[in-house]
Amino acid sequence: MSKPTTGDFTKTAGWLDWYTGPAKPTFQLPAGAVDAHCHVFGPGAEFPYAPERKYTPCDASKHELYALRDHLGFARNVVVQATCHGADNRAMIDACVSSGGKARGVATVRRSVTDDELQAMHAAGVRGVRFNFVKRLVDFTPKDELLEIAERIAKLGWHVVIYFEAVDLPELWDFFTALPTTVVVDHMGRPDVTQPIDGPEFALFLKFMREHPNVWSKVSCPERLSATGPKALDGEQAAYRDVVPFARRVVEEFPDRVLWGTDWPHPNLKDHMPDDGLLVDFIPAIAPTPELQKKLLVDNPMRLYWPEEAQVHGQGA
Ligand SMILES: O=C(O)/C=C(\CC(=O)C(=O)O)C(=O)O
Repeated sequence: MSKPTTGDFTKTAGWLDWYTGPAKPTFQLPAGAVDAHCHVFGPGAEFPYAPERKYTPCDASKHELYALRDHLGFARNVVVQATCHGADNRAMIDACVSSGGKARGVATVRRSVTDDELQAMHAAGVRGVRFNFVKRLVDFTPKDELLEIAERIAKLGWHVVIYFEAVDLPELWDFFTALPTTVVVDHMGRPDVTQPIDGPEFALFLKFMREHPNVWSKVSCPERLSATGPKALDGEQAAYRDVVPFARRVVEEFPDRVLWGTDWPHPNLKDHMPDDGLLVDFIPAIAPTPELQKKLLVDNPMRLYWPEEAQVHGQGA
């Protein structure tokens, strides 16, 4: 892969660019596997970064994303709108449209979005909206605005993706449990993996999923959650061991409501940039059987993002 560029934008100080020579995974992904959480950044010269952004990344184009998809052995992608593009979804939509049906999208929209715009997004492949509560990434949006958006997109059969830090779950609980759609949590609600897996913080997250069958979780981002590593670099086959019990617990208890994604191009990592091939090799540690792997990587994302095809193959809800 070519070296990342930045166009006319100046990257945030200390920005780590995505890893250019990923290994071929040792773990062979099941046929039809979906990378259900990844982003495109720009390129800034074509799709400028939003004025309200909290970081400026290196460019990470659809071409580079789809080259990575093919290299790793994924069949499809779910492209999630990144906050550096604000509510300007053009780069994400362009990626979906040019994927030939192999990508779906998750957008960020404001209350001012029109029904025609939502319909156009649906036609392009968008199937959800993301509500972000991570304070370093976004300014506060009033909950009544978000609820209004959720009610509108529910009519299209879309879902809501939520991104928050574990400490904020108690405060957000009432809002999340009032959402009228399927709700997908990014990265298990970012648990502090230095705390015990049976401690109160993760117990609350498991309760959230247990009591609310409409809540799903991405068991992604060990590279973001890990405190002790080892890092997915230099051929490491046992990366991020401290995250494994958390993700495995979620996969084993809720096998029909979990998704996995690379999170390429890994925005805002401060410590290291993982080798995406080795990240794929992390999957069997959290989904140890072929049955769990197929649910996590094929059946669940297909049911959520390509239900028309999932039904054809007998996976309908
Ligand atoms: O890739 C992720 O999910 C995580 C992000 C960035 C992000 O979500 C965004 O910019 O929209 C993060 O924690 O910095």
